[in-house]
Order: sequence, then structure tokens, then C-alpha cells
Amino acid sequence: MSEMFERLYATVVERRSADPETSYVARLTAKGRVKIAQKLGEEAVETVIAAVAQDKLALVGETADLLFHLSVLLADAGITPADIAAELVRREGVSGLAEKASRKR
Ligand SMILES: N=c1c2ncn([C@@H]3O[C@H](COP(=O)(O)OP(=O)(O)OP(=O)(O)O)[C@@H](O)[C@H]3O)c2ncn1[C@@H]1O[C@H](COP(=O)(O)O)[C@@H](O)[C@H]1O
Repeated sequence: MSEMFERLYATVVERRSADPETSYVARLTAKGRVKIAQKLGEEAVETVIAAVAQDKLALVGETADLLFHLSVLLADAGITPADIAAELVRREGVSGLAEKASRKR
């Protein structure tokens, strides 16, 4: 999964400068950060709808759409999969409940 996401991200970075006539990534990128973020939000809502409907097939498809649009947004912001991996490694082994409790002190 991590390898696939890195490959997708590399493709997205490459396609950002392609011809918007032939590339969805280039076309969406040209519309700017707000439109990219809006598309990501739409895909998130569609993912939630598939999950609540208990539709596994749709959930797989919507999750793929979500991850693709997330990669377009991250590329636009200059954030790499390695940046995200480093943050996840930093959090590794820290219980979400313990982390939340430490915020209240
Ligand atoms: N993984 C994807 C991928 N997933 C979804 N999509 C496209 O994302 C678009 C948005 O989906 P929607 O159903 O929301 O589209 P829509 O109904 O046209 O919505 P609006 O944009 O009009 O609001 C569709 O055109 C999908 O085909 C993707 N487009 C590209 N990729 C990957 O990106 C690579 C580069 O793509 P291009 O830049 O198009 O060459 C491809 O080889 C793929 O690996």
C-alpha cells in the first residue's frame, strides 16, 4: 500500500506539468488549491456515505478516489509521502487516549 501510494504520488507530481487537455491531474492543479481541497472534501463525503451504507465495493472505490485526491493536494502543498511517514513514525506506539489525556494537563 505504501509503495503504491508513493508510485501514485510520483505520477501525480510528474503529471502536474502535463497538458490539461490530456491530464486530469494537470487540469485540477490548474484550478488551484481551493478546488483541489473541495474535491478532496467531496471524495471524503462519498467515502463516508459508502461506509454508512455498508457497501464494501463502493467503499474501496471511494477510498481510492480519496487517496488519489489527497495525493494531488499533498503534491500541491509540497508535502511528500516521506513527510507523512515521518509523522506516523513519531506517533507510533503512543496511544490515542494517552495523547488526548496529555493535552488536557
Ligand atoms: N488514480 C487516479 C484517479 N482516480 C480518480 N481519478 C479521476 O478523478 C476525477 C474526479 O472524479 P469525479 O467522479 O468526482 O469527477 P467529475 O464527476 O468529473 O467531477 P468534477 O471534477 O466535474 O467536479 C475523474 O475524472 C476520475 O477519472 C483519477 N485520475 C487519475 N488517477 C491516477 O493519476 C494518473 C495521472 O492521471 P492524468 O493526470 O489524468 O493523466 C493516472 O494514470 C492514475 O494513476
